[in-house]
Amino acid sequence: MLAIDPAKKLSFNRLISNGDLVIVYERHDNMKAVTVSENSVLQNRFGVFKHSEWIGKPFGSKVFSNKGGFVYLLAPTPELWTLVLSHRTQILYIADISFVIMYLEVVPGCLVLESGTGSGSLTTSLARAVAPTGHVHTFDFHEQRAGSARDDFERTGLSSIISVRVRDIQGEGFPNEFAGLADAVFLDLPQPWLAIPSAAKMLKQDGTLCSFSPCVEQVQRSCETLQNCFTDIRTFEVLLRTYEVREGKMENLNGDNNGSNGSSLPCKRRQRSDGSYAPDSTVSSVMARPCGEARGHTGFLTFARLKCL
Ligand SMILES: C[S@@+](CC[C@H](N)C(=O)[O-])C[C@H]1O[C@@H](n2cnc3c(N)ncnc32)[C@H](O)[C@@H]1O
Repeated sequence: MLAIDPAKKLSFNRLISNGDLVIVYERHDNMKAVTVSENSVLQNRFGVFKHSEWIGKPFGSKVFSNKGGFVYLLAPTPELWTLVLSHRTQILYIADISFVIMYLEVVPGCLVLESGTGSGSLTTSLARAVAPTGHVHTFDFHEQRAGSARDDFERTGLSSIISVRVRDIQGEGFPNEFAGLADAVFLDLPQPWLAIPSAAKMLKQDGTLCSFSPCVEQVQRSCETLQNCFTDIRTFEVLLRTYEVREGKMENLNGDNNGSNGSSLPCKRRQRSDGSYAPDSTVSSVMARPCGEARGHTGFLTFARLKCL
């Protein structure tokens, strides 16, 4: 891969270069991460795409295959990366991630501690939130997972903002070098209550902690431990409902030709002899309806603020 200045690599207001990571977008549920390499091609059901034709184009470009098919080349933002990364563990998704960043008050310049790293889904968003002057130190006791996460952060251009270390945070706690320095701590561990006393030592006065747990029994145990050093303890479950937006045919009950009278209520309908109303025609309309396979429960997010002395 070409060496690119990390600050430049984080900006997507530039043209695609050889060695860049791009998200090849077919549709919202069909994307993949590809590293641009000038002698390579991408082959999919739309034909063959030459990477050499991508170089020099802005992120967001529509590019064509030998058969006239097309895909979009999007920038590898944390939002898209979360959708394409390889799952080595359970991961946090966009709804939980956005809530975490907001409630932990993570802003540019913050120092954030995280454990475990897992697949680095949350880490990527934490890094973008603290950039360009902050830092995320993330810890996982699984050496191989930590190594793969490090490789991913290199690919996404975030390695200068994220440090990955192998450490048993439940057993050893966070390293003492961070005592009193962290703005925020995030825990996604099976027994978070074991790491909470150490997290408290790491936080600055007024620092914030969040612990993600799939089961409410874990939440209760964590909350008991949090009460020793934390205040403002609150647990949330973020439930997301996704709507599918698509064009479809609808009966026009309005008596007009464009199917719209400026209100959602039909008017001027033609009545049949049996008293029912006849549709005048069908019209094309954009409809939004709840997706069948919406993701429900992911986990509970418990937030707390370090008690001031
Ligand atoms: C569910 S994953 C974290 C996923 C991550 N939040 C993400 O969004 O990709 C939990 C991680 O915690 C790590 N882990 C479990 N126990 C640990 C411990 N005692 N110390 C450090 N890491 C631990 C596991 O190896 C695993 O990678």
